[in-house]
Amino acid sequence: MKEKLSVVKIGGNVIEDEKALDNFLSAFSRLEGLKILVHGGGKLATQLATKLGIESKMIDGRRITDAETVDIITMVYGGLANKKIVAQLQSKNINAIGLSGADGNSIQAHKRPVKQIDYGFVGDIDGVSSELLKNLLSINLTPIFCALSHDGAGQLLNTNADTIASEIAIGMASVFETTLYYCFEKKGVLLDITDENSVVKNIDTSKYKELLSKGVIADGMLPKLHNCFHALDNNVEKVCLGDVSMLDKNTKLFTTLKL
Ligand SMILES: Nc1ncnc2c1ncn2[C@@H]1O[C@H](COP(=O)(O)OP(=O)(O)O)[C@@H](O)[C@H]1O
Ligand SMILES: CC(=O)N[C@@H](CCC(=O)OP(=O)(O)O)C(=O)O
Repeated sequence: MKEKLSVVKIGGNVIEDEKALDNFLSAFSRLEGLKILVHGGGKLATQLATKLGIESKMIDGRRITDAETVDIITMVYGGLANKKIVAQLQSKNINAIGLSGADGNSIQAHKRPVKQIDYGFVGDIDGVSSELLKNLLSINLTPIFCALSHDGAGQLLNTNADTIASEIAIGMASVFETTLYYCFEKKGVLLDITDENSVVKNIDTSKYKELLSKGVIADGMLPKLHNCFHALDNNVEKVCLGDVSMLDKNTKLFTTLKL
């Protein structure tokens, strides 16, 4: 039987809020078994860019990443956000190790080809080094990934953190029984965005199609659920979406996705 692994992605609104981040990291540290954390920090990057007088451009939730912007996101994702999380986890007795996709060649990617839109230095993932991650986990290190991949030719690439999480989960699924958790500020996929308790508890492929056609899934939830089903289609056992209480397993109010 395969050993269990949890891959947890932490949402942008949680990272931004010091108290919420601390709560989340405490819950993450209590999570039993092998685990990997993935974080973004898109809003923090936008804030720093604004302070530096650089405009942030997003299309369909993806950042147009020119040469100036790739430097900013490297500082924010790979530096500030990643190292703060690693240090806070150390204080909670988790031996965390911060990684970008360039570290240990852990996430290989290529620059997204220009079609209608030139996204700039944005990476589409080709592979994840599951062997390296397995080795780190085996010596009791907990990998903490930021939203950076690389092209193998010296260029760092901006890659959406939801996608990094699903690709890591897919890469690890051959070795571990893998569950992917998307932890954000809502209790799960909501039927009515204004009603916190209207959580859709179970979503399979046909329910997903129904929710899409009814327009229930919108904004950031669209790419997120696309990533969820991509992971399920590629051997990830289970995907769960919810707030921090989902990690502590002291609530039944969260969304579980299965094929
Ligand atoms: N049906 C829905 N249920 C829950 N959230 C939804 C729904 N439709 C749209 N959303 C929006 O999607 C957002 C989550 O996407 P996003 O901000 O990209 O995630 P993250 O915080 O993980 O980066 C929520 O904050 C919410 O405003
Ligand atoms: C290509 C692309 O758009 N990358 C994202 C990466 C950060 C991210 O995903 O952050 P959240 O999870 O906090 O939204 C961006 O730069 O905003």
